[in-house]
Amino acid sequence: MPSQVRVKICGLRTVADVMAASDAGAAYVGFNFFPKSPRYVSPEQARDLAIEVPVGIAKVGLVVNADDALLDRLAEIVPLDMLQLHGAETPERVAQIRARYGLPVIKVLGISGPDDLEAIDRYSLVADQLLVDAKPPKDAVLPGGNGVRFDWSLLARRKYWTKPWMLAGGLTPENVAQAIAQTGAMQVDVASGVESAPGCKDAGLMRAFCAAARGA
Ligand SMILES: O=C(O)c1ccccc1NCC(=O)[C@H](O)[C@H](O)COP(=O)(O)O
Repeated sequence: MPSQVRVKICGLRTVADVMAASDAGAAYVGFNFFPKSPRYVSPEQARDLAIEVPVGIAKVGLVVNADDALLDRLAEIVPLDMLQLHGAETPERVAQIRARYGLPVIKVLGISGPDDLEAIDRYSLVADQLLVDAKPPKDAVLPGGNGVRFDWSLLARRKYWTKPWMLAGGLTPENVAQAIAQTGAMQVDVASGVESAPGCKDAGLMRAFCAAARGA
């Protein structure tokens, strides 16, 4: 297990975002391929951003219920290190994507109550990592990136995870240390909590977030 908390910053759209995330100490950067997102980048834009990412930082492609056509296109032109599945992908689909593209897969699980925790065991069998996020509000357009947190005490009693996992959902520079202390997370993921406006990353907030997470 890493001695320091690792940070994933999701939804980078510019080279300046990539540089700022890297300078802040992010371990992962995420490119969002969900067209309705304010953080969306095309495969061509992501390719141009990906080549600017320093060696050692993992480049994650975020997709929502993607078909093979999109995934084939990403595999063809974007040098990604991991795929993040942020939709209703079944365990079978996760296994299929993992096998077809030969990339480690992060499966996102939405949590709003104790009943949602069962999925952690089911998806641990097929995914390389899990990302435990808040469920989107009922009327939300986006399945993630809503700045909503869930009840962290739901995870507090879970001591044994068979796969690496990340905590996400409404994390900010102000609350990330408390979230880590309460859940024991060694990896955290953030999108809207380090933005000055939807889709606009803020270098100072990224720095503050990474510093707070590492100091936790
Ligand atoms: O960020 C988006 O716009 C988005 C759109 C569609 C699916 C997922 C999306 N974001 C996923 C993330 O990885 C976020 O970091 C995670 O949901 C937490 O978001 P936030 O609460 O804004 O930090």
